[in-house]
Amino acid sequence: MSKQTILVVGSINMDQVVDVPHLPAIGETLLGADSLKLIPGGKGANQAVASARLGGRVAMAGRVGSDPFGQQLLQALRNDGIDTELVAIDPDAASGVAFIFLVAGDNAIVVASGANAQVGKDAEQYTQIKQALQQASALVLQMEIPLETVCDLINVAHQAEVMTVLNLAPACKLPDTILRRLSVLVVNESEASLLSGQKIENLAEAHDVARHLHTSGIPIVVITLGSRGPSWQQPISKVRFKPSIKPPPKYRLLIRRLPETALWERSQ
Ligand SMILES: OC[C@H]1O[C@H](O)[C@H](O)[C@@H]1O
Repeated sequence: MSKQTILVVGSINMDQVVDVPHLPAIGETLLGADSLKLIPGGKGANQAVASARLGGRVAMAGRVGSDPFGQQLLQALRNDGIDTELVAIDPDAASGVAFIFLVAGDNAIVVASGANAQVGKDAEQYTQIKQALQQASALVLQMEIPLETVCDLINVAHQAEVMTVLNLAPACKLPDTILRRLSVLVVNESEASLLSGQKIENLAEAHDVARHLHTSGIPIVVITLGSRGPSWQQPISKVRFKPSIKPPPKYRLLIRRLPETALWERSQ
């Protein structure tokens, strides 16, 4: 692995997507769209594909099952030029699957983690991942693999002085000592609320929360506004990519390329 490689350690899922008129209630059988769409996904694989499509050299580390989904997911990553040497085929667990209900542009997701829940638990594969990390230019993580693996990798990257980007999704509370070791934290409004304990109902409150997280020691905090962006009082385009402080050179390209970035702060 070269020094220029972005190492993504995370989930790889086959997304099973269906359009529905509303979310089903307990006990309800709901007729959705006629056909199911199968789309390679998983928050980790999505990060890897996005990084590769933005021009990065990317290696993915994770686990898939020995089922047909596993092969399709590996092929999808390779089709985007992603190095899959560190994706193991789990002999015992099924490939991760996400059930995604689309309701008028919004979605509700249920994930069956399968092999993703074993990332970090196979000693041989985990040693290889940590060796690769020593050589990487950046580590990219999310929360669809075991929490202890995420925390351990953040510590290893910190020691190796490798920049770490964490998308805290699905949201959970992380110890401050771990948060302070991140280079970039990416959250949506509800994740930011959970983490900070502060409500976010408008852009000013989002700025406050970003500042609060930043002053607690995270160099860059990005709060994405997603599809709700245009409904904020200030149009997203006015705040997008418009930092209040000049970013350090090593972050500049990253910031420019982040889609739907609402706001960010950096260390003085
Ligand atoms: O954020 C969307 C992703 O989350 C879930 O993990 C799905 O697999 C989907 O690809």
